[in-house]
Amino acid sequence: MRVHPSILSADFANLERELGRISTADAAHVDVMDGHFVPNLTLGIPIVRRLAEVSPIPLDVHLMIEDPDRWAPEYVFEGVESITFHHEAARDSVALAKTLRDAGVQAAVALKPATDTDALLDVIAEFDMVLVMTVEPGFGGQSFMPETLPKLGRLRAAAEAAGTQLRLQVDGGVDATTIVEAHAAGADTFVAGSAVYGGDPAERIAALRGAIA
Ligand SMILES: O=C(CO)[C@@H](O)[C@H](O)COP(=O)(O)O
Repeated sequence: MRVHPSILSADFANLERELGRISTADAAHVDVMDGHFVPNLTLGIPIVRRLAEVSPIPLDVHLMIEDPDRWAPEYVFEGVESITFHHEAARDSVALAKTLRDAGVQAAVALKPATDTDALLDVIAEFDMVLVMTVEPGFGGQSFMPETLPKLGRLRAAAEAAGTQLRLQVDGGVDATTIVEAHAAGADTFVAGSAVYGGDPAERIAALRGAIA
């Protein structure tokens, strides 16, 4: 299992220091929001480039943007481990995933709570990871939506049938309680913002790991 703290809940005036506080995590989750795909605006290409240079752990970049087919390849930097784009926003998710893989990063596709898995099941081998959003994307601190969890089983079954390795990530409202539900439903990669930065990050990361050990 992997824990990816979301720096959306960090101090944006001190991001290098905030990355240092989560150095025991597996990757740092970086939420890129464009004010169009979601009603919030965060950061973009030049800041992600610098974060990748200074981060002690790899970056997991989550693009909540329109036209990811155009913009996602611009986020490929050394230190960026994976790039996640939204299936709802992409013109061609399979083609974009291939472009990202060819560029040397893991390709991941995200599903909003109301988006079903149907379109992905037959092409699951084209992705390294699927992100099942457990809140409406846009803001930290929302409540976990357990009704999204059955998607994880369908995705896992499709990956097994295709004989491919697939990471299943959940994001939104993940804490030491809800992580147990998400893990039982099949998730292996957990994004947590307020649950990590709401206390001592190293202790909170250890508590999340301990909850499902
Ligand atoms: O992508 C998002 C929100 O759209 C997340 O990554 C949040 O940052 C998660 O925050 P918490 O729900 O864990 O506080």
